[in-house]
Amino acid sequence: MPVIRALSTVAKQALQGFGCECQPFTIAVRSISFSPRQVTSDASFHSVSFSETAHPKVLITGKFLGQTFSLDVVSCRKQFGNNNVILSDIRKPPSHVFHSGPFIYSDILDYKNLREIVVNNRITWLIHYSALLSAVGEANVSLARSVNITGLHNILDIAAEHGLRLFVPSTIGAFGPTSPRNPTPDLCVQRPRTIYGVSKVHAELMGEYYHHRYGLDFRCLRYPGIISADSQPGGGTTDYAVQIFHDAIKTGKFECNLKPDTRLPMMYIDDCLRATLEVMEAPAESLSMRTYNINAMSFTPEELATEVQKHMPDVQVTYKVDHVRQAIADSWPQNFDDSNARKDWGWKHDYDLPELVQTMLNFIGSDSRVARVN
Ligand SMILES: NC(=O)c1ccc[n+]([C@@H]2O[C@H](COP(=O)([O-])OP(=O)(O)OC[C@H]3O[C@@H](n4cnc5c(N)ncnc54)[C@H](O)[C@@H]3O)[C@@H](O)[C@H]2O)c1
Ligand SMILES: C[C@@H](O)[C@H](N)C(=O)O
Repeated sequence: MPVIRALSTVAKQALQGFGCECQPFTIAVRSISFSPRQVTSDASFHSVSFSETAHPKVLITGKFLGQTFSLDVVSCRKQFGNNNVILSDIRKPPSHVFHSGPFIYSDILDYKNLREIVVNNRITWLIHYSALLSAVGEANVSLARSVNITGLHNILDIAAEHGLRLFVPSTIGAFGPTSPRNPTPDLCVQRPRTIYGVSKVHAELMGEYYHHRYGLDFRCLRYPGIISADSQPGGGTTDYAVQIFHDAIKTGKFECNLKPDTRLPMMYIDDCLRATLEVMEAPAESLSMRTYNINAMSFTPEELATEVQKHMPDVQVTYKVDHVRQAIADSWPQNFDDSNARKDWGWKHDYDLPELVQTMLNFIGSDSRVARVN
């Protein structure tokens, strides 16, 4: 008897044996052949995951913008229970993250360890943030390929094997110079010119393949450049839009590494993380796609500087172009078309450029005043 039919038979007998009335949350198992590493001696239990509990048990890989104590985590923990959201990374968490709830070391390249974490903690949702961003990826292509592609394969296999709901973020960087730029629709040519972009297109395609082939509940949003107040940028092309706030408050001067007229889609962190939670909670039948663009605003360094100077007129902004980042930015979308996300699951952003600048200056300004006092 083919393995998979055996597994589903065992599953049915097991459930009848327990007289379990509840509808188990099982993997939508199709006639498939699992790759060898997914079928282990106790495989019969893998196809019968625990019945849907009242709330998901969430594992988040890789801090997000240093914002792991962000809306995403705070609202997840409020909604699902503090101990039901586990953060993981290969780097030590800041103390406020460490003391806010469960944190565990996890290297996504260590398949066995990742699998143990998922099983030992009965994880049902996986939010996979670990990755190398665009500029840092170009500086270390082999590490980016390993983390962003091999690491992703581990995540996909474990999610499919254990019937997890999986979120993987993609990016404006998943498009390239031959993609329409203004606006960029969900479905169009994607030939990115960075290892980061290539790895994110791979993530989109592999996630959708696992969804159609193995029934994996894969969900993906293409994030614009994300701007958050309490973190240092992670080595991306849009980092300038975070750095300007820190430098304006700290020194009153900012040297921008992109040309003044470089237009890119951007989003405030709270909008981004709310979108992530909303798409994760959307009923599957509302999703006509599994990978969506989400948009909030698009601006140039010049427009951002002008908005900052409305609050801090003395801030001096100069330009010293980083040609690697400039070439990447020139190949990316200028505006995102996110009409499918707005139609399918009601996406809408809250922060435009004036609200973003006001919020960022208030947050960083109050932080630096606190720092000066201390
Ligand atoms: N920041 C943005 O503007 C933006 C935009 C679009 C998409 N995204 C996506 O969001 C995610 C997080 O981005 P970010 O800005 O927080 O990046 P970041 O570089 O700040 O964080 C990435 C995290 O991954 C971790 N990591 C690296 N190698 C790892 C490994 N082997 N195992 C486990 N963790 C590992 C790092 O320690 C780091 O904490 C990424 O997938 C990125 O593609 C970010
Ligand atoms: C845009 C996003 O993916 C990231 N901030 C980068 O620039 O690489």
